[in-house]
Amino acid sequence: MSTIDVNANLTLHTDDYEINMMATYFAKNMQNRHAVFEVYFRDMPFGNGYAVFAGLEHVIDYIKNLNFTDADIEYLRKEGDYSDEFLEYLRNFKFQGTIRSAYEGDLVFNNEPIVQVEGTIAECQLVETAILNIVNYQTLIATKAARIRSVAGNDPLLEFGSRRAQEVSAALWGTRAAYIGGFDATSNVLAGKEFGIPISGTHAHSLVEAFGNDYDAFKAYAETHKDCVFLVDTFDTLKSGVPEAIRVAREMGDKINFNGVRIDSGDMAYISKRVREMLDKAGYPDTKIYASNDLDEYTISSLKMQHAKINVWGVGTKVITAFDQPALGAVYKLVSVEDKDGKMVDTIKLSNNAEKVSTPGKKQVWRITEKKDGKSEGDYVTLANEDPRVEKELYMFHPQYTYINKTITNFNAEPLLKDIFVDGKLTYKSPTLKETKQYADTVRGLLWPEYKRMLNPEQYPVDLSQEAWDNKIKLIKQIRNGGQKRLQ
Ligand SMILES: Nc1ncnc2c1ncn2[C@@H]1O[C@H](COP(=O)(O)OP(=O)(O)OP(=O)(O)O)[C@@H](O)[C@H]1O
Ligand SMILES: O=P(O)(O)OC[C@H]1O[C@H](OP(=O)(O)OP(=O)(O)O)[C@H](O)[C@@H]1O
Ligand SMILES: O=C(O)c1cccnc1
Repeated sequence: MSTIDVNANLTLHTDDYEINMMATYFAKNMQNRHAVFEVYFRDMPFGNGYAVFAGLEHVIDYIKNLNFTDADIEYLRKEGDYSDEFLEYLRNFKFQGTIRSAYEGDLVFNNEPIVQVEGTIAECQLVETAILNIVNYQTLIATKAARIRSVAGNDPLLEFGSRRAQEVSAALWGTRAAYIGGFDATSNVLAGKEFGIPISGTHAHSLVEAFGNDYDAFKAYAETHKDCVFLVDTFDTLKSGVPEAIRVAREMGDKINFNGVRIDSGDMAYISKRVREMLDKAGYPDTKIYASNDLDEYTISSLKMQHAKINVWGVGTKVITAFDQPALGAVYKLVSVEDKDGKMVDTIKLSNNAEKVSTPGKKQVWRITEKKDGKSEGDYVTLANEDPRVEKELYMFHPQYTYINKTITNFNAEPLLKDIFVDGKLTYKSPTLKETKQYADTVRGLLWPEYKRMLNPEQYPVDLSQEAWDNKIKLIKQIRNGGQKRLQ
C-alpha cells in the first residue's frame, strides 16, 4: 500500500446530508432515478483570467474505491436512523455512473461545467462532497502556481510549502497541483517518490546554528555532498555567509558542484545584486542565487522589476495554502433529473443573486478557437445534444449582457468535458504527470495574453448557446409563475 493511498476507501468521506438524502430517495423508491449534476465555480480565483483544472487523478482513485465496508455499515447503523433495507442497499452499492470532466491542466473558467456526474440520483449525491473537496483544492493550487509561473519567466520554481500546508494530504496533492500549474520541483520527498515530481533541497539555518558558524557548516556539508547550495543569511549574508561559501568552494575545488547560495531574508533585490558581484568576482559566474521567504507572484514580480539577480525561486506558504484565497468555491448542482414517467426534466436553482442562478440542463462546454492560429475565442456552453461543429458560423453572446456579442466563422470547437467513467467503468487512460504538466503548458499557450496578465486580465467569454439560454429563461419564468413541478 502506498503512503499516498491510491487504494484508500473514502466512501464515508462525504457529508452526512448526502447519505440522508440517499435514504430518502431509497425510501421513496427514487434512488434509481437518472440524474445529472455539474461542478462549476462562480468567480475566477485570485482575480486571475483563467484557472488550471486539477484533481482528476484523485477523483479517479476515489471513485474506483467507492464501496461501503461492513465496518462502514455498522458505523452507520449505530450513528444514523437508517432502515435495515437501506443499509443493505448501501452494502451492495457500486458506482455505475458516468463522469465527464476537463483534463488535468485544462484551462477552465467560471460559470461553466468542469465535471459532470450522471447516473442514479443516489450515487450522484453520494460523491458530491469528495469531488468538490478534491477539485476545489487542487484547481485552486494549480491556478496559484500558474500565476507564480507567469511572473517567473523560465526560472526554476521550487515548491517548499509542506511545513505550512493544511495537513499532510494537502501538502502532497497540493505540490502535485503546483507542479501541473508550473512549478519544476518540490522539497517533499514523499511527493517525489509517489508522483515522480523532481525533488530539490538546500539546507536550513539549523545546520549553520548546529556548527556555530558559516564556514564549519558549509565545509561539513561540502564534505558530505557533491551538489551544494549554501544558505548564506544565518548571521550576515554579505560579511560572512557569501565569503565563507566562496572559501569552502575554493577549498573543495572540483570535489563539489558549487551550484548556488540561498538568501532567505532582507532586501532581496539589493542583497542579490551584491551577492552576484561577489560570486562573479570570485570566479563563480555559474553559481546560482536562490531566494525564499514568503514569496508569491507579487514579490517575485516586484523583485524582477528591481532587476534582482535571483535565478531560482523557493515558494512555500503562499502557493500551498493559496494564501490570498482559501477556497475556489466550486459547487455541485443538479441540472436534470428523471420524473416518475421516465422523462428527463431540467432543474434550476433560483436565487435573488443573478450570479447564483444555476443553468439547467445537461451541458457540454466547447472551446472555440480560431482555425488560423488556434487561439482562444471563448467557451460556448451548449445543451448536451448540440454540436457547434456542424455550424458554419457561431453567434456568441454574453449570457447577462446579451448586447455584447460576436459572430465567429472559421472556428474549431473542442469539447471540454470528456468521458472518464462510463456506466461505472473507467474508460480514460491517465497520462503521466509529466505529460499532464506539458499539456497544461501547451494549452496556456493558446490563450491570448490579455487573459493571462496577472493584474486585471480581460474577462474570457463563457457564453451560453441560444438553446441553453432559452431553456434557462423558460425555466426561470415557469418557476416565477408558480410552476414548480411534481416529479415524484
Ligand atoms: N526588494 C524587495 N522587494 C519586494 N519585496 C521584498 C524585497 N526583498 C524582500 N522582499 C519580501 O519582503 C518580505 C520581507 O519579510 P520579513 O520582514 O518577514 O523578512 P525579513 O525580515 O527580511 O526576514 P525574516 O523572515 O528573517 O524575518 C518577504 O515577503 C520578502 O519576500
Ligand atoms: O517562506 P515560504 O514561502 O513559506 O518558504 C519556505 C520557508 O521555509 C523555510 O523557513 P523556516 O520554516 O525555517 O522559517 P522562516 O520562514 O522563519 O525562515 C525557508 O527558509 C523558507 O523561508
Ligand atoms: O530546501 C530548502 O531550501 C527548503 C525546503 C523547505 C522549506 N524551505 C527551504
